[in-house]
Amino acid sequence: MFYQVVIPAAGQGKRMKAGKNKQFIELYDQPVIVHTLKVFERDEWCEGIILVINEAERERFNEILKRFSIKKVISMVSGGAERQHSVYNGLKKVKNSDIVLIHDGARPFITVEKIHELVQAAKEHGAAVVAVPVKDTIKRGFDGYVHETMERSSLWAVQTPQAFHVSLVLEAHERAFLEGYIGTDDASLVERMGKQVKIVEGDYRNIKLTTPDDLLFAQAILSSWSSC
Ligand SMILES: Nc1ccn([C@@H]2O[C@H](COP(=O)(O)OP(=O)(O)OP(=O)(O)O)[C@@H](O)[C@H]2O)c(=O)n1
Ligand SMILES: C[C@](O)(CO)[C@H](O)COP(=O)(O)O
Repeated sequence: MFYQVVIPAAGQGKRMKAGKNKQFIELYDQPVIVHTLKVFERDEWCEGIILVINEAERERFNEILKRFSIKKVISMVSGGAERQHSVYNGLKKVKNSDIVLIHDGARPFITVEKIHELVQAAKEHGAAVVAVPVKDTIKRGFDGYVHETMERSSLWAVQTPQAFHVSLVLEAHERAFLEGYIGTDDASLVERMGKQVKIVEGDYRNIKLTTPDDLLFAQAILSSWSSC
């Protein structure tokens, strides 16, 4: 079951406070983006990676692809101001594939096994996301006071990859673009068209490197894997 994947890597990493795009932070002697790309390099179902980058960083990405022998990148496109714009630019480059995955460059710990489960779910349902049950109690708050406590048993923390039939997610992005709607993930654009999105239960270790603390978790995850 083949797919192409769009990997947005054109952010600035402001919350990471590293003074550079967090894709270039090294973990165990490899930039974060290389850890992410290598999962898809390994996956025989992946027939092409569309990498979304900042134009000013193109040379640096090219050097990295060469140095780490990444072969499956079929297109490198410029990102936009928001993650959603970057993904949309990438989606427009998908060709000859029914299924597309969207996966954050800054989420290096997804596994090939989970990707396969997700692709199968997307093939069957049209849209699918990897997600984990929320462990904390979630409250809505305004002006420093609790307004409401959410019913936790129905809450999921949604990750990437998210997988879709190409025509469905392209239509969802086109609509969102025309209506000036910005969502925090791609599945939400499909949801607002009234379509169902299947949940595939994932792994708490599939973290997104967002703030400096996440680098500590990342090192612990990598060290536990290397000792296996
Ligand atoms: N305009 C943007 C914003 C984000 N991304 C990418 O989307 C993924 C998830 O975004 P996030 O974690 O928010 O990354 P940044 O935007 O880099 O972080 P911050 O919001 O802290 O600046 C990252 O791989 C990031 O590079 C992107 O391609 N284009
Ligand atoms: C798409 C995402 O990774 C799903 O968890 C997340 O919503 C991205 O959000 P961010 O605002 O870019 O951190």
